[in-house]
Amino acid sequence: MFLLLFFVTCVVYAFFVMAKQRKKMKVLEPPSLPGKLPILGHSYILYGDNIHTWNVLKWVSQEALTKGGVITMNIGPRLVYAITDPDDLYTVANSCLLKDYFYNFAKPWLGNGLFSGSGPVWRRHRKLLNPAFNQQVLDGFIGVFNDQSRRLVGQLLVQVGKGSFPHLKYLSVYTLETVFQTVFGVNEKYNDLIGEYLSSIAQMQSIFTERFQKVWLHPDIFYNMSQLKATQDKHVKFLHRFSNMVLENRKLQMAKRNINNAQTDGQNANGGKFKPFLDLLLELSNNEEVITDKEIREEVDTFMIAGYDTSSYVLMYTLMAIGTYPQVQEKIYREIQDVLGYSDRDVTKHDLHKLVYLEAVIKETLRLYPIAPIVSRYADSDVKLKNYTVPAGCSVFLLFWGMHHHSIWGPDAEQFNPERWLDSTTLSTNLKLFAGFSIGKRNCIAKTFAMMSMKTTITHLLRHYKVNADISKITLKIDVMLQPASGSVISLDLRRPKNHIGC
Ligand code: HEM
Repeated sequence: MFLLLFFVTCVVYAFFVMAKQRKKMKVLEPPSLPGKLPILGHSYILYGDNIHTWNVLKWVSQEALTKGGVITMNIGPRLVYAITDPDDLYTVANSCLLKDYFYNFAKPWLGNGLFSGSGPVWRRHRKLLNPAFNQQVLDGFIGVFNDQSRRLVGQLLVQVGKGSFPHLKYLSVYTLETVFQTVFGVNEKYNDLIGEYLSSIAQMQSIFTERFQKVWLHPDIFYNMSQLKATQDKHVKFLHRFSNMVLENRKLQMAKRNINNAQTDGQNANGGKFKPFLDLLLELSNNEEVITDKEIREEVDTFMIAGYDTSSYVLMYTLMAIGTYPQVQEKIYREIQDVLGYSDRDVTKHDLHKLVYLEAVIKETLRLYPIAPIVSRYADSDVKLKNYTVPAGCSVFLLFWGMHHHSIWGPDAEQFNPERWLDSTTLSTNLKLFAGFSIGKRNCIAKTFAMMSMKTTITHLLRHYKVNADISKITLKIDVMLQPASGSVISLDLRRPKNHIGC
């Protein structure tokens, strides 16, 4: 009975949506992805494990690349435009500001936070939050980045000379603590809950990916009856309890400081002051009442997930790339010596500007290993591309991995070549083709924050350690983000005597 009901609902829904979309399609249609079936379209290709999802994504990207940069596919009744053409991607990224319906899967947890929110709420929040990421605020975080990097160097000491080890677990804790301090102004107090917190975030990512793969779970009506939803509810409850606790504690601290007429700023280990991002939000809610407690909680949840996993994966891939190419590693080391000398002093904002080769290496890693190889938008009105028009009501897949392999990158597009970011003749084209932090108006709000923090960390690490790795051994999967399925290990040798390392 359930299956029959499901089947009838799908057929009727498919019929209506397809009829509506066909009516709107212009005469010139992009080529369709091969393998389309009646009713199901291409939904069946999504079914499989997370490694399969990654392979499908690469295949769809390659199809789009070889067929002129735009193809269509059908996920059940939905018509999806899948794009790798850089100009068309740019057009879509700036004209379609609504996230696609897949992002609704995250709403029970993240609500209308910046990542999953759309429309006027997103616009208002982005405007409110942009100042929290201006250069002056970010410069205040450098002390935290330095302290945290030193801690990481100290923690990794036990692995020196012991052969390969999975470095992600060190990087995850490091980035989580960094986000906790800079974004929420909190530190060790939650240590007993961190394990459960990280595990719940990982479970939530797996749940979203599984729902995406199983197209019959896309409609809420069926999903709400599933075991997966019950598991999701359990994790969402814990995650909300946790973020509410962070929020309430920070409010209490602010209130106490206000009573004592003290500064509300956070303090890093060297006594340097910085203003955690959450404080800015709480001040806005107190002074101007422009953001509600619920909205702040949604942004707290959003910044946790958007901030911590992303940076740890990018650091993980970058260290592996550095370890794979010894000449690249030596060039970064020489640059660090040129800018900071042999000393172990803190990295300053002026140093960060000068570490151009290191930045090129991070960008090149993100080009080949973009943690968001695809993002998805909803066209709420017709969008004119170079050769086609995306009709209103369609989904659009922005295939960033595909764009990063476009032939405009040149004959060495498949190679790891950080030098391409230093070549002034190709730099402006490269920047236009680079979507490591997404592109257009909904790009990453914290891209400068992330770059500053990662450059500081790698500088500290490479001053003390030589990294060895083989990135060709890594296998990948999609679990919301591009993640390693296996083979993500490095080994470390000391560059400097042990007693030069302070924890
Ligand atoms: C290396 C680290 C990072 C990378 C590669 C990265 C990448 C991205 C990408 C690709 C998007 C677009 C997602 C989409 O449209 O589906 C995005 C959005 C976003 N990122 Fe990042 N991110 C990083 C670090 C961070 C950090 C540290 C934070 C916060 C502290 C952050 C906060 C956000 C937010 C709030 C959005 C949503 C922006 C909007 O739609 O207005 N990200 N990021």
